[in-house]
Amino acid sequence: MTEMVTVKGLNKVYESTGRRVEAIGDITFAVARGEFACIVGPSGAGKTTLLKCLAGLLAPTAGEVRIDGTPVTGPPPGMAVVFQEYGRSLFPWKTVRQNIDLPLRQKKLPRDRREKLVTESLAAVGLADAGDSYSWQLSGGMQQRVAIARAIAYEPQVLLMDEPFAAVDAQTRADLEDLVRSLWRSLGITTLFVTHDIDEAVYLGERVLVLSASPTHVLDDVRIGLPADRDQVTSRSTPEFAALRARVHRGIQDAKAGRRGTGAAA
Ligand SMILES: Nc1ncnc2c1ncn2[C@@H]1O[C@H](COP(=O)(O)OP(=O)(O)OP(=O)(O)O)[C@@H](O)[C@H]1O
Repeated sequence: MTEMVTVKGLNKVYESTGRRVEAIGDITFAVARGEFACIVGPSGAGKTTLLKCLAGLLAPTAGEVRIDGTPVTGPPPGMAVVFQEYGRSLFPWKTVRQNIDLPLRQKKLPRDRREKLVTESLAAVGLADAGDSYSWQLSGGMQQRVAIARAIAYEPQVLLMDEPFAAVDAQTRADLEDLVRSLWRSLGITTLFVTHDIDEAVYLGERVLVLSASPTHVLDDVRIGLPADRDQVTSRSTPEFAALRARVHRGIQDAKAGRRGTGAAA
């Protein structure tokens, strides 16, 4: 399989007056085209910093990031990002359809193509009837569905998600997890999903990268060999799931205790 996301020797130091924080020490990994990789690590491990470097919103201090072989120097054209704060990511004065349409206009797609993509993406996230609503008229879970619809309508090569379900209730979260996995299976978009939640990472990913505490490196790289057909109740109660959860959990404990691991990378 070809590499879609390549991170080599990535280092990021934040410097401000009198303060120097080495958020990312040395990260190297690659994600194949069409792969679903989850990223976990203790709080402050540099997960958001890593995603910002991938999204071209922050320049690395050293090392490089490539998307489909091209070095990232600014926001890559084929990338969509879904953040935790859905409320702030949608424009309240625009309807749901207009919010989803906006990046498609920036892509300069013809109008009929845009309309088709907006309609299809709304149907895919189960919001076919909500297109003319405003985001403030929707529940948190529905707003996050709109953010996901906007991302997939854009037809990205790479989808980055930064703790997208952290602020929704448990039932909605389970529904959104299943939605993201089924969209990934049908669309095959290369997906990087950052989460605090070990179970969520194991349930969603084909692979889980465990980051150390900052200055960050890759502590473990776990293949999730669960069947592609996953179900919230049965998949999570299998011995395989429990073993994977335990391995990732140990990784996070090691990270919190400051152990450096093997620096495993893909
Ligand atoms: N703009 C900034 N200036 C200075 N330091 C920063 C900045 N942004 C992040 N940091 C520091 O870099 C480190 C990594 O932060 P980052 O937000 O990337 O971690 P995270 O793993 O996403 O955290 P969390 O899980 O709590 O969201 C932290 O020590 C943080 O305080």
